[in-house]
Amino acid sequence: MPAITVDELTKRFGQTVALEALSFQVEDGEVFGFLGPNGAGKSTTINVLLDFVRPTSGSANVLGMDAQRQSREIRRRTGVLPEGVELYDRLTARQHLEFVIDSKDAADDPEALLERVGLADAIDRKAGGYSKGMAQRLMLAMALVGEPDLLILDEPSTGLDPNGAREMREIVREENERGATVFFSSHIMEQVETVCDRVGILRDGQMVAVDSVEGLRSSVDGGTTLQVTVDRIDDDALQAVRSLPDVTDATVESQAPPTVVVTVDGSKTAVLSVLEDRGIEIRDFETTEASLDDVFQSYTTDTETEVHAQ
Ligand SMILES: Nc1ncnc2c1ncn2[C@@H]1O[C@H](COP(=O)(O)OP(=O)(O)OP(=O)(O)O)[C@@H](O)[C@H]1O
Repeated sequence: MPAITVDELTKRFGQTVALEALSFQVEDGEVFGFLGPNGAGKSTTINVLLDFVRPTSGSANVLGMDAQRQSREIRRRTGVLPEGVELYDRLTARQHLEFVIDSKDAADDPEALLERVGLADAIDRKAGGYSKGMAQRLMLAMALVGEPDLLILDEPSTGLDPNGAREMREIVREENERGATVFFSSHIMEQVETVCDRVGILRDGQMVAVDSVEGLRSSVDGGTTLQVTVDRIDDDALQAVRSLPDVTDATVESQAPPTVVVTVDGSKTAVLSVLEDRGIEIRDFETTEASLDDVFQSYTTDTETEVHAQ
């Protein structure tokens, strides 16, 4: 049974269409990265899953339960790190956690939870004085209460420095190893690369791609660039490279020594063989994968909108 099933979900806020017949599934036990630019509809989707927002049409099912009719039971078995929710300034981290532990009938030790998120030192300090990163760590600890079956994390790395973001990924991995399904949103592709089994890219309320990071990379035109430094190059050899089935482009970029830049989606050795067959000496070669930014951009910007997005 999938952990999350979203079926033809549409949500309008007045004239704004936040979600448009959105459908996708998150399998039980997977780490799913929910990606999209600002305003794509990520938070709206999460809010529907937790019944904070009612859909205009369509349905969502979480842990085998209907998101609207069984929201109480869903929330009991789910750990949530919401976006933009404020802590209570006058309560300490311990008090925040005790509140969640009580409401979930859990038996966690607040100190152990704060130890995990790197906030044990601040256990008895009031949250009003916390930095953004500290607040985010406390909210993550609150999401971990009661060993939830599903973790829903909305932009979990907000406010965290690179170390904090790495620790966050580590916790996601640990929770997944314990057996939890993790669904988290981000608008930064790099953050999902190392932890996600699959990534869904949302754009204007619709899913435009769902795949592994590797799959997404290879689906983007010009997945890999091969730079070959040779002793010499001629038009005949260049044409032979261009006519290989996996090659989409080949150009000579520098002359001393000549460097051939080849955009290739399949076998790189075929490129090298074609050159060698013509008696050309290969002095060096290097491959560059499409950056994750390229992948994200190719799914979330049009040629027309690219200009505005710069
Ligand atoms: N309560 C609301 N009232 C009116 N419009 C809303 C409301 N909530 C969201 N929207 C609109 O719905 C669209 C999707 O917003 P949403 O917050 O779900 O996007 P997001 O992908 O989470 O963006 P971000 O990365 O900026 O958090 C946006 O156009 C937003 O302005």
